[in-house]
Amino acid sequence: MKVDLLDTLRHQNPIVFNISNFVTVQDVANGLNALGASPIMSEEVAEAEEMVGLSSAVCLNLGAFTQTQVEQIRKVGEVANQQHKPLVIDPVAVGAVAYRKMIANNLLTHFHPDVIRGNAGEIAALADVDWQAKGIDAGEGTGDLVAIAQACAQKLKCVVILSGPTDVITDGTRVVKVMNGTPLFQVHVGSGDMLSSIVAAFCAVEADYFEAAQTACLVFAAIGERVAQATPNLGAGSFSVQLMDGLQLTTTAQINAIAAYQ
Ligand SMILES: Nc1ncnc2c1ncn2[C@@H]1O[C@H](COP(=O)(O)OP(=O)(O)O)[C@@H](O)[C@H]1O
Ligand SMILES: Cc1ncsc1CCOP(=O)(O)O
Ligand SMILES: [Mg+2]
Repeated sequence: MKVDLLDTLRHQNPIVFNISNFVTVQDVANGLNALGASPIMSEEVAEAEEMVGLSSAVCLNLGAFTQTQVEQIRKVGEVANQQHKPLVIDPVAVGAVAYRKMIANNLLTHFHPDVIRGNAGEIAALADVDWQAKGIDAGEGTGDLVAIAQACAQKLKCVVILSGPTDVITDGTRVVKVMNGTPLFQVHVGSGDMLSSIVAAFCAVEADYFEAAQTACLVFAAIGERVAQATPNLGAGSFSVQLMDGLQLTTTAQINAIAAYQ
């Protein structure tokens, strides 16, 4: 695990271009900025080539799109592939809304993501595995999470992160699990979206996207865990504020001290 990539990220301050959703865009921008990357957002298809051109990685969040935005997402994904910029997809709620799954599957015929990051309900849907997703949340299922993540990675030929209490990161063959985290992530809408954009930031500084993805998961989950441990009875509001502080101030040594992965 290359935790030192966090220092590289902070030194390089890579520009990460995000198509976000209107719910969590502020969290995504501030989360990236606090960690040490440089966020930029856009809703205009006409500037797709310039936006991708000035960025070192792209994160496409499918959280709340209109048909016009789907056109922009498709264009940006295609340009990212053409310009060989790392591309991360967050398939929000594709396990709960059939229309979203149809749109996501269609988009995936137009461009190739380097990393897909979703919860169990979302990754199971993309892998065509039976699962009861609940809105934006993972929901319930009985399948083996490692097997589901591997099936998704093999089907879509990319790195897959299946996040949750334990994050599963796989390239279809190799598997790493990150056990750090805190249940407080679940009471803050936007935790997953922040993680996806942070994965893109690590892909900007590490060309091995399997390495970048697992480091991003460890850094984000460990920072959340440290924040939760620091204050007894921490609630959702204070957690989100302190998470921003943690993203800015936590050192690689502090992350290494509590890192739990295999
Ligand atoms: N119960 C939990 N315990 C510890 N960490 C969690 C828990 N649930 C989610 N996380 C962490 O929250 C972050 C967001 O993941 P997740 O909740 O799966 O995304 P989403 O918000 O898209 O559903 C990840 O870093 C994950 O490790
Ligand atoms: C509530 C909501 N509705 C559409 S997108 C969104 C945010 C999802 O954020 P996350 O997946 O990070 O919890
Ligand atoms: Mg999500």
